[in-house]
Amino acid sequence: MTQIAIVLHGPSSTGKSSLAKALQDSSEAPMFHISLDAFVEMSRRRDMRSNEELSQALRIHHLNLQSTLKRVAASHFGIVLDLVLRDTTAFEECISALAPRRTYVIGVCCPLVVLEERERNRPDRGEGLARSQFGHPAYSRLYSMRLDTSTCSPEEGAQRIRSFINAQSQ
Ligand SMILES: Nc1ncnc2c1ncn2[C@@H]1O[C@H](COP(=O)(O)OP(=O)(O)OP(=O)(O)O)[C@@H](O)[C@H]1O
Repeated sequence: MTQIAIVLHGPSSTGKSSLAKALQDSSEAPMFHISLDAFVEMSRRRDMRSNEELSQALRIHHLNLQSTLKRVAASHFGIVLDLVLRDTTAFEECISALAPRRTYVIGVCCPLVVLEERERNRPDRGEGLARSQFGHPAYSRLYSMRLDTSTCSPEEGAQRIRSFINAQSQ
């Protein structure tokens, strides 16, 4: 799958990373899985000495993400972008960085009770994160497609996304 970009958008623990890996596994051509998390991990929130310093670090992470998106978008590699972002401006900046690719934005969702169960089983996420993000207006945007991951495995979800994209491109 080349010259398109798939954006997975939704709250924590909805299964975006799992879907991204399943999309990579089932792709004929190599795909880059790009996530803001990979950039955010370059600095540590607890080291920041003021809100201003924290904002500055976050801005650097966003700019790094955008330049990476532009670089990969200019290549022949497939792209699956995994985003929790609730800030509309930052979200739109990411979509713009993917131009001129045809971009499919998939709303990844799940009932809160399932999210909280998944969160409890994760060592890498603090309890309450999914609840704090769940129902945010940013996740009510108009999507190319919505996927409820409580209804499918990551592999089935990846297959549904592929079928949707194939149907759109015919
Ligand atoms: N379709 C699914 N069915 C059952 N469990 C799932 C499914 N998708 C993901 N999970 C489980 O839910 C947890 C969170 O999944 P994942 O890391 O993919 O979510 P995420 O949306 O990328 O989270 P975050 O935004 O916090 O990085 C993992 O333990 C994963 O195994």
